Amino acid sequence: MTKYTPMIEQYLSIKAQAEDAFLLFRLGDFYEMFFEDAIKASQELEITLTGREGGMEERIPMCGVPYHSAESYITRLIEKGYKVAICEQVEDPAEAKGPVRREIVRIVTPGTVMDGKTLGETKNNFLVCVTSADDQYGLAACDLSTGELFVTKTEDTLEQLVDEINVYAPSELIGQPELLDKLQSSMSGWLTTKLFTARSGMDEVLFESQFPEEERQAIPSVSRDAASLLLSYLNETQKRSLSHITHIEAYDRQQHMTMDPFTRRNLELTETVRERSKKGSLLWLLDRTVTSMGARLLRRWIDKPLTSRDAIEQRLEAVDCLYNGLIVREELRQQLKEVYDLQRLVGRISYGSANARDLLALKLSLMQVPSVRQLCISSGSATLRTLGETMDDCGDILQWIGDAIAEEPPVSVREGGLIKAGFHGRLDQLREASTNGKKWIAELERQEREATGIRSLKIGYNKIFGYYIEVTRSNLGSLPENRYERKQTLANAERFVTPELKEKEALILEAEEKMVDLEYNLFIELRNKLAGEVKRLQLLAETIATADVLQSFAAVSAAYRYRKPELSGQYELNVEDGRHPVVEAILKDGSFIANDTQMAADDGRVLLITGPNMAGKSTYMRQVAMICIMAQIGCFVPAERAVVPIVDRIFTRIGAADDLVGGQSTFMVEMMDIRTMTAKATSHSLVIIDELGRGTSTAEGMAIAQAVIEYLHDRIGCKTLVSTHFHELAHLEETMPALRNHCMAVKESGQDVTFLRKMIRGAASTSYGIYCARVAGLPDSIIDRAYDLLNRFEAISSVLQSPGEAAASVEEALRQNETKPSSPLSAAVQAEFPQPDRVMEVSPIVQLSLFGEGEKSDKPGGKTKTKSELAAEKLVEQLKSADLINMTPLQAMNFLYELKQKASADLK
Ligand SMILES: Nc1ncnc2c1ncn2[C@@H]1O[C@H](COP(=O)(O)OP(=O)(O)OP(=O)(O)O)[C@@H](O)[C@H]1O
Repeated sequence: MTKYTPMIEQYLSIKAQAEDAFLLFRLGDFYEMFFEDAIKASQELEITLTGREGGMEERIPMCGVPYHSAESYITRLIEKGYKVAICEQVEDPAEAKGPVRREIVRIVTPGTVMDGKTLGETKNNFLVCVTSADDQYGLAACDLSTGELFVTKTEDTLEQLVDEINVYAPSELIGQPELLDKLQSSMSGWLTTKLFTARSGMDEVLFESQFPEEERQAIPSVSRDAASLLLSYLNETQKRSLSHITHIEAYDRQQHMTMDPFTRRNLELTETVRERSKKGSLLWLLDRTVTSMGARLLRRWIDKPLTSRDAIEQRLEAVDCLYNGLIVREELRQQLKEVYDLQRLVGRISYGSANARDLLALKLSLMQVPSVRQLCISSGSATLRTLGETMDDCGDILQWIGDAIAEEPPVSVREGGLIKAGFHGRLDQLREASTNGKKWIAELERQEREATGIRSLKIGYNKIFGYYIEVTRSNLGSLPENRYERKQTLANAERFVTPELKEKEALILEAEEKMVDLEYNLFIELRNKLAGEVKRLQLLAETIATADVLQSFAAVSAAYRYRKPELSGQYELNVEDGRHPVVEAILKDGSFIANDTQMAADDGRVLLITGPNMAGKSTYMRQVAMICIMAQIGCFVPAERAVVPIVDRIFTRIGAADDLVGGQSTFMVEMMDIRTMTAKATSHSLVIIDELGRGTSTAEGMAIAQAVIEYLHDRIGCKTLVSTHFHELAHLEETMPALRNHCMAVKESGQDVTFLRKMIRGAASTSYGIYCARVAGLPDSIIDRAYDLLNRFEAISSVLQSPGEAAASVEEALRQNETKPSSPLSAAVQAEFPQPDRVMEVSPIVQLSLFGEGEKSDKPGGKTKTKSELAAEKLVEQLKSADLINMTPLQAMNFLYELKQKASADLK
């Protein structure tokens, strides 16, 4: 029976330990992949697929990547959402009997990347683990590169869990198989998650040994499960120390404002909806951080606005001080600029991947701490003072590195040059031996030149022959006999050695080898010593990051003249001259028009906003949400004055760009969002609905819109901003005490409409949609036709309002059109329709005139009806039974057209 070769057997047994990963199998200078892995990798990486004899009849598919450039291939696979298991040779091939022993040394996954190039500097890379037990869900989120670990729990619905997962935008999600299945279907499409890994076995012992008892006991059991499962997974894949995960940061979800994934996207908090770019988002605007740690923390703060008034006030107090203290702020910025990414440096130190340059970066960073600390303490802000006082400047660590590490060490830790002179006696001796040896050689060169009279004689070195004396061919005749031993012949020269040169060479090389080994050992010793201090360094990193974000808030606030918000603790929201921070910043020229917002429990709790397209309704509504969020992350806000409540939750239902990912219809998604909204909103929530009820028939859309507004107004009492094109809903103000109509002011002149971007009380009467279509450059024929149709629809809808007043209102509508030539709408209508024609076209209820004067049917005695009378009756019958409410405007139009045709034909 044929069998695989021993090496392939070895491969297969190792592959069995990493079924779900590409196995990169080290063979000399290559990582090779075999079988299915090879076929798939050759496609994914666009590398050549070859084959290899493996003992069986058929060749085994194989492809490989060079060892030295493997990192970029691994990165590409990880970015595509794969796992990569790296299998190394773990014994010296020279000593191996049979195939060299090999082992998987690490499994790289999207959530466990440590390589700096793959990780975005200003973004955390979270691995999130979820578990469920007793109607609760546990969540643990870890950034392996920084060692941060957050845990929490959610109750009740899966939606809450999804909201919380979304805060971390994890690149990988692990969890119990059934739970993961459910999540995968409800999250697909919009999350950044590249990989879902089902796991259930957790290693309690590992968890217990990682964290102190009090820390473990302080968290609920379902969160503990999540953290424990996460740690087991990390241990299984990383196969090395996780000593930099020193602390579990447990929190209660109520400490933060809740936002569902759509709301985060719609408000463009960290990326824009369209391009998904940071530019144009709130994060982009607020980011004036100067350290990577600060940039990551800022993102987290934006993702998690606070709900504790005290905590917000603390941040605001510091921002206020830095806002007004330009000098302190600038100095702080300058000092912080010199601080490297402590968190990731610490990660690499614990991980055993930090080199001497990393330690140097740590040293340079620590050198800044005393002045940062001093600046914070003397800033005049209580928050900054506390921050400064808790800053451990880690002077001892600075000293250790300063004493040991050379000023310009190489990247590699295996080539010497890492350790300073004077740090270690034995190392100094070896260095001296090496330096003296080299001096001796230089002296020898001088003596030999003198003795032989050959000025071009030189002593050189190469790895194969060691030190040699080189003499050019033309000078060979000047060499004394028998003193030199010939070693190598070149085209133009001969190389020689002498016994004393060989002797010295042995001494020099031995010293150098020992030196490199000793330097490496000393470096590792120092790195391990530093690894024991990671907790201190992590705490320091956190305080530095906090100071950085606070200065960033102050810098942006000062640049855009934001104001400190007042957190009233009351229901009211009162903003004077509020602006949308990002739209304002993008407009640059100061042309943004500020608007007020007043929402009180009994006055303006619901704002119903009507107004033309493009008038700025969405911007206005988003602006209110932005101001609340900015206040709750502790930043100043774009307004002259803002008194804001603490909002527990923001819901938005805006736009249609994101709807289609899940294969849902736009309307269905809207309804599902509204369902969540009605189920979860409290009186402390802020609800924003843009164009409520669009996407279905007019009548139904309007009915749903009204019902939703009533529900939010009467039952929930949350602050609600609704924009709508259903101007008819304006009447709600009469029956809902806390609802107020607002609209965006517009100035008409001639054919043109100017959007004033000013919010005013009252309801708008038109949407100027066709005007916008004209501005957008649609052909004139379409625009004219649209005005034509609009005129007919409006006439019909006025009939729908009250059939009794129909004719009068149609007449009235037309008369108004005549008397308002300045309106673009009326101008177009007039141009297109001469008066009599229009009357005939747009009067659907023409029953009054359907009957010819001499043909009235009210004749007594049941006289036989004329043909006209019968036709008229039939028409009236048709009109009466028409279900106008359920017709779309177009159906109504067609119906009217048919009636007219019949009337013209039968009622001559
Ligand atoms: N207050 C403002 N000051 C200056 N420009 C503004 C203001 N508000 C909005 N704009 C500008 O007007 C554009 C349209 O605003 P927005 O999208 O909010 O209108 P809208 O009324 O919601 O329109 P639609 O009903 O078509 O969605 C924005 O892109 C912005 O550039």
